[in-house]
Amino acid sequence: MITFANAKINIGLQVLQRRDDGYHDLETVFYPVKIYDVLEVVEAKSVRFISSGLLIPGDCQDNLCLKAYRLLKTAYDLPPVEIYLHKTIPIGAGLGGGSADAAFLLKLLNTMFALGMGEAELMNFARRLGSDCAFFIRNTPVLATGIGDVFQSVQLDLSSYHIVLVKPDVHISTATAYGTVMPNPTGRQLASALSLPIAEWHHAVFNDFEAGVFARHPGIGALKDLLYRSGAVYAAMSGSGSSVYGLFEDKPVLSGLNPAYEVFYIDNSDLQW
Ligand SMILES: C[C@@](CO)(OP(=O)(O)O)[C@H](O)COP(=O)(O)OP(=O)(O)OC[C@H]1O[C@@H](n2ccc(N)nc2=O)[C@H](O)[C@@H]1O
Ligand SMILES: Nc1ncnc2c1ncn2[C@@H]1O[C@H](COP(=O)(O)OP(=O)(O)O)[C@@H](O)[C@H]1O
Repeated sequence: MITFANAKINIGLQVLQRRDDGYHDLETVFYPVKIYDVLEVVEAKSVRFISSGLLIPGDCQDNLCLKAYRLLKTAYDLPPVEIYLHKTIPIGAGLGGGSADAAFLLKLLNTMFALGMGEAELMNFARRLGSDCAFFIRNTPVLATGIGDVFQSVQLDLSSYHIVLVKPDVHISTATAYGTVMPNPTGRQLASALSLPIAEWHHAVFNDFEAGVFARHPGIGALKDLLYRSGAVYAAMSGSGSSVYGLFEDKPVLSGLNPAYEVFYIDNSDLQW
């Protein structure tokens, strides 16, 4: 069975406070975008994980796909499987690719082996694999709170915008980004800021990771400026970085872009939920 795991972008991200367990409470909007990894699972004699496409750092035995399979196997009698992952979603880019793979694999195994899990149970497994993993179970735009795993639906439709996403040649570790961010417990009222016209988000919708990341990687801040100069109505870094997206009314021509950067012109207009 095959499934396609999509990425997300964050629209606004406020880090409110560091908790006793070391994690941070936050407020952000997760918005699905059409950049996909391909996942295939087939029954086999023994469990194997095989990946192609982008090289995934770390030991493949630690891949979130295998973690998702093993976690589910603690509760359900799953046969051995081979998991094939074709990796396209940029890694260490704030696009949630690893979490997306894990969540879509849980959904695939649920369907393939008729496990009968509902959304709530799938989300509970997903939460144990990554803070933003549960979002990909329902995969609809949400305002997320808690550690990124408590959701409220939002009426946000960006289908009329061209979303241009640029991935600099920088890998950012989420844990390192959280280690250097300055929490602000009062927040900045993300939900009400998002109700403003998008042309006003520039002054109202902020990603708290940007300051620290732009200080360490000035090229990423310069990239956001370039997107605005190219006509973006709104531009921001996604999550803990390093990718930066712009919302455009017309498809832009980006000039002066570092050739080492990867550009995605995303047609999100027909994304259904
Ligand atoms: C920052 C965000 C914003 O959407 O995404 P990315 O930019 O990485 O995609 C998420 O909070 C990333 O979620 P996720 O990638 O699932 O993080 P996890 O694997 O659970 O945690 C990685 C590390 O990040 C830190 N962490 C994560 C989430 C959170 N709310 N507080 C934290 O402090 C912890 O140090 C943890 O060890
Ligand atoms: N299926 C997977 N895809 C990508 N990264 C994975 C996967 N499984 C485990 N990882 C590990 O998770 C790290 C963060 O990956 P990713 O989800 O792309 O980052 P981000 O948190 O920026 O969205 C990678 O560096 C890699 O070591």
